[in-house]
Amino acid sequence: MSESDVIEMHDVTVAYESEPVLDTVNFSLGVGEFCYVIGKTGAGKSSFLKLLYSDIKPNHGMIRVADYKVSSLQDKEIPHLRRRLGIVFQDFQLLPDRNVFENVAFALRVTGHKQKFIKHRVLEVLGLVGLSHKRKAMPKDLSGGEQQRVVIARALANEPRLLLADEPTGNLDPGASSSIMELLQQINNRGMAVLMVTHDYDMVRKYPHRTVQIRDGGLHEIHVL
Ligand SMILES: Nc1ncnc2c1ncn2[C@@H]1O[C@H](COP(=O)(O)OP(=O)(O)OP(=O)(O)O)[C@@H](O)[C@H]1O
Repeated sequence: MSESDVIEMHDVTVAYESEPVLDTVNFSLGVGEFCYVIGKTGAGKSSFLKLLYSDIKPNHGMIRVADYKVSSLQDKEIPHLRRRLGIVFQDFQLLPDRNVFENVAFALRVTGHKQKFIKHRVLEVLGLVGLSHKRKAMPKDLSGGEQQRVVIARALANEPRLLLADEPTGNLDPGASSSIMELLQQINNRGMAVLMVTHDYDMVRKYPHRTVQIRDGGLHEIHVL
């Protein structure tokens, strides 16, 4: 592990009740690296991500994400950590009463940017995800794939070094899934690290990257054939 890693986990254990979900786990993710997290239902994939954005705390061990020592983070620092991450979940969580532009702008307003910068940056990230022409549309008038693109645009707005994605293609048909995966490759090629939980082995084969499997409380590097 080195300072250039964007994630560093050392001897991390998480137990909700008696049996640990993650038991003395070590992991690191390099700057700009792409890594899949796979595992059976209930294996602990979401718990693994939750540790990283400080939704849960480890029972033991050290976790660092970017410049934040997450394992000992004070509650008041959690919003600062989350603004440094891009977080993309399966259910899209767009604000239903705001249009596409405002959904993305919202992420920048809370960080106190000026209006001129916000307009420029929102149009830039909407261009990146191919949705400039939908900037005035309401979420309900978009397809699932388009909604997921807006979520990704919003996650990118603050230029995070790390994108955490929990089954970003889970609700999408194969065509829409592929276009989201293409977008994630493109974002990764620009230097952003991506940690992506997925059940979609076809996508892992089509877009091969480092893959870790959570199994029996441990993290195992595997090759999906
Ligand atoms: N808040 C909680 N309290 C108690 N047990 C929990 C809690 N959250 C998760 N668990 C348990 O921890 C285990 C791991 O859950 P987790 O959601 O991390 O798995 P997962 O691999 O993401 O599963 P899935 O693929 O079904 O989403 C499961 O047995 C789950 O029931």
